[in-house]
Amino acid sequence: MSDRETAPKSGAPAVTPYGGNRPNGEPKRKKVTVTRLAQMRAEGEKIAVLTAYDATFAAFADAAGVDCVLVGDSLGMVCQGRSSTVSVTLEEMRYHTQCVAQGLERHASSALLIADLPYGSFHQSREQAFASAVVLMQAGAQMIKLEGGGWTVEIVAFLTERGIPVCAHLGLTPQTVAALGGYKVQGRLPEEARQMKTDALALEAAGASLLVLEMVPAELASSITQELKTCATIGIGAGSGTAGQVLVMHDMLGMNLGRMAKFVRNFMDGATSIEGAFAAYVAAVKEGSFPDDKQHAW
Ligand SMILES: Nc1nc(=O)c2c([nH]1)NC[C@@H]1CN(c3ccc(C(=O)N[C@@H](CCC(=O)O)C(=O)O)cc3)CN21
Ligand SMILES: CC(C)C(=O)C(=O)O
Ligand SMILES: [Mg+2]
Repeated sequence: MSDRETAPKSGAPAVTPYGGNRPNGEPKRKKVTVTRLAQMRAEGEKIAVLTAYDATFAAFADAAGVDCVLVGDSLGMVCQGRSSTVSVTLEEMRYHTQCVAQGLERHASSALLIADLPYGSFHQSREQAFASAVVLMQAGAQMIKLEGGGWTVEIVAFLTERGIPVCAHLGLTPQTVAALGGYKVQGRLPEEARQMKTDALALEAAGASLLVLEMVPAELASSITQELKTCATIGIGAGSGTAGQVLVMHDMLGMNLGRMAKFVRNFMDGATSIEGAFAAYVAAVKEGSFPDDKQHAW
């Protein structure tokens, strides 16, 4: 049995983040790297990603077996109480990235740390994007995520050529919610779907290691996943055919200040602790039972 499969079931004794000791003498998991993510994609092992914004939640997510922790600019909504992510600054992202990196460092972690480039921090030029990415890398990020289609391809190439692993993000891109007219499903029309596929292939060719697909019809997300050769897709509201899944941590713990999106499952249902809920999420992603039809109506 792999160490992944020994992750505590919901309600199992608490993991012990700080100190790095694993319960029941479990071996420490290997670090998740870009190479490991590529291997998981090739072998069909699902990639489980959760957001975190502080040290303690990041360490507990890691201890529960999450492959990547994402410091999302969703922190503007869940931490700052705003109605969009547009106001989040690079300095705020740097601060939370540092908090999460510190939590992972204290807890002999294995999860790969991804951080979002916020709105306005990469839009002016490749040089601006690189300088912003360096701020987050120096705060402890191991991969940088940025939203956008074809126009970001040259930025992705510029960053990856300089040694910064990149996660791209297509479909619903929350930073452009004003232009999209709301948090809506993307890629429904045939020409939108074609464009998304073209963008995905160009982003992979530019060196993107991961690609978040948000609020995309399941069939389109599956088809993009299969057409990509090296880049692993991470879905949110994109069905079960992607190489991995991501959720905002607060959502999967049943906490949301607004209306919960349809693609969320509350993993506190049936769990007796937060670490139990994280472990249940990891198990459900790995075995392919999350998401199911309840979470996906498009
Ligand atoms: N707490 C939280 N969870 C998220 O998943 C999340 C954030 N914040 N902030 C940044 C973006 C914004 N996201 C959102 C926000 C709202 C919907 C939403 O209301 N979805 C509706 C569908 C609406 C439609 O199809 O017209 C739903 O019922 O799922 C979806 C994604 C995803 N991201
Ligand atoms: C929802 C994920 C993909 C994200 O970008 C965020 O949390 O900011
Ligand atoms: Mg984001």
